[in-house]
Amino acid sequence: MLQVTSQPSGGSAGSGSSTTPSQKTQPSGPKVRKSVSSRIHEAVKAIALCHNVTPVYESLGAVNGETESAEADQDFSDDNRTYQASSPDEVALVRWTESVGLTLVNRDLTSLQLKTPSGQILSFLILQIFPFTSESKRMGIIVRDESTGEITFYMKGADVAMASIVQYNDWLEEECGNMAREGLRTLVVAKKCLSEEQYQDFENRYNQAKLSIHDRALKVAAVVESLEREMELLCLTGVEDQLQADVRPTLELLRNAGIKIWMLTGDKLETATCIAKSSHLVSRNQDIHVFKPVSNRGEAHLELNAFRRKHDCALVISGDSLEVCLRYYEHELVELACQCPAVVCCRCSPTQKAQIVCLLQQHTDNRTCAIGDGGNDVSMIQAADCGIGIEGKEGKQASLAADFSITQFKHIGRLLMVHGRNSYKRSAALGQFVMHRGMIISTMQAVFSSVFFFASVPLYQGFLMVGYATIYTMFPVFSLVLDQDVKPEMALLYPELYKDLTKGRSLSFKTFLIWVLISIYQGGILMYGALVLFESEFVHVVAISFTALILTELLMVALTVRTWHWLMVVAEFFSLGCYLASLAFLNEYFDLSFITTWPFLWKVSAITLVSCLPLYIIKYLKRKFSPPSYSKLSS
Ligand SMILES: Nc1ncnc2c1ncn2[C@@H]1O[C@H](COP(=O)(O)OP(=O)(O)OP(=O)(O)O)[C@@H](O)[C@H]1O
Ligand SMILES: [Mg+2]
Repeated sequence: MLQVTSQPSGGSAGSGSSTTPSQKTQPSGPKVRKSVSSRIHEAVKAIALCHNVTPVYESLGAVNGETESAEADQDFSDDNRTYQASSPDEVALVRWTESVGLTLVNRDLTSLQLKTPSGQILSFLILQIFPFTSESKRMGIIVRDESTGEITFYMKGADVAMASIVQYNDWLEEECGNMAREGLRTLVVAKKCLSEEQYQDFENRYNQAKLSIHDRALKVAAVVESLEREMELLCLTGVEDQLQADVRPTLELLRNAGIKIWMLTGDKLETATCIAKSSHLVSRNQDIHVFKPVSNRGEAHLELNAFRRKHDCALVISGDSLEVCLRYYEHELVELACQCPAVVCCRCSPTQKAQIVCLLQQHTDNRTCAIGDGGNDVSMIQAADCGIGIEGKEGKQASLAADFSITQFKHIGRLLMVHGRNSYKRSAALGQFVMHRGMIISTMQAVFSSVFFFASVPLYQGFLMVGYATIYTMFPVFSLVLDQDVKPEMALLYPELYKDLTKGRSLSFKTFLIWVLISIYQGGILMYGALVLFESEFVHVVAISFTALILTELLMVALTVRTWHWLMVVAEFFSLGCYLASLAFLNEYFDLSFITTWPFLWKVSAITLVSCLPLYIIKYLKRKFSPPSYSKLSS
């Protein structure tokens, strides 16, 4: 939620001599007061005009086709009006002007209408509009008052962008800092009255620049800049950017899960610091190192050294200083920053946000996840290994560009701790199992061939191969994606479980080698067992080894599963059922009279037991003597 908490304060601070009003004689009193009130009036009007907000009316009369006539009558009822804009700050400001009496009632491409408390409609023609960009950090609009014909250029933007544009004053920087330290997002509003000739001259140059073939953007910017000089400072606005629900516990959770959090924002340094504190990204008693603004190599070197001397200290750095440091001391800065408990980068442009993400990927082995809610976060979301977009007040741009889209920041906890964790563990288990399934049958073929002097005789032919890869083993193996080692509530309660994953123990060279060894052992046992135990006919070898192979696969799945899901049980029995049923049709490969005898049964059982039992025993011993962390929780 956004809320305008502070209001234009140009009045008192602007009239610097107001501290000693009584020294002057009485007559000047009313004059000053009048100018203050008109100044406030001007400021409110500027806020109500300089934005990109469109009021939208729930069309009550639409059913009767009366909308157009209603608009023609200028009947803008207050009840069903909502404001639409890409920036929630602007909506908050327009709501505020409504609350003090000046209501934005209508807007289209070329005009704007405001309603005064007395019900009078003020109409303005939009002559030009210069939209907000993250680079320029400001927006402007030129309007003509239809009743008086006055042309005014209004502009609002970040203090850094506006400071050099507005006329000299002694309060802007200080007031701005004060507001920002309270965590408010500040905007500076200014205006400039233009005469008809001035405007015509500007328009001609502007249109010419827009038509130029080379360097159009530069020329257009230069023409607009020519207008942005010596503007009259009207007021400073502060909008509170309230945190979403449960941001603090979520950040805490992520930190406990071993995730390092960096905050990249376009906001002012003071605002960003305040928000970092209020969200507990930086704890109250933690030291904060504010990186002083640097502009050259020497300064950057000094500042980096000053920072190096501090330990366990959060870093706050502005985009400009960051850029200078990265130019000369890229590696050092990343290394130092990675050791910090928290990093806040303020006044970052969208490209800088993406650049920081790429830097982390280049300089560390860590994975990056970028979370954002606005259009200015899109590039970093796309640069990160995993992009998460929050769909909300700033529109859908971030969420459309992201890999995952959520509606609330707090959902990140569950997304990572539960779904992320499960998905990693399951992919690891599934990947290794699929590998095991192929490897075991290859080992059997290899053993078989080598025993028979490398004759090129396939062990299993035709449907046996197809069946093995599909209906006989597919369902249990893939049902492993339903496996879960701890309950979701547990995973959320103990973020340390997630931290465990970062060691990458579920899928590493070690686990891969273990599975290779298991495959070789089991393939070997199955084949040698069948060869040792077979009697007169070769077809029996195929029948015994193949049946034992299918049983081994099913048992291995059962051995791997940590929590049984009913679908897993179904998958196991379904596969077994399919195999038993298909035996009736497999007389091409099997001797059906043999597989219904006792010798067949005990041989298959014996071989399966030898291939699986040792693994069960090892697993049991391992659980007993060095249980994994999750098993301590589930007991
Ligand atoms: N609609 C606007 N009109 C004029 N100035 C704006 C507008 N929106 C933002 N600004 C100014 O431009 C600055 C940069 O805006 P930007 O959108 O890049 O980042 P942000 O919204 O402040 O932060 P975040 O990265 O957290 O979304 C803001 O801090 C603000 O001072
Ligand atoms: Mg923003």
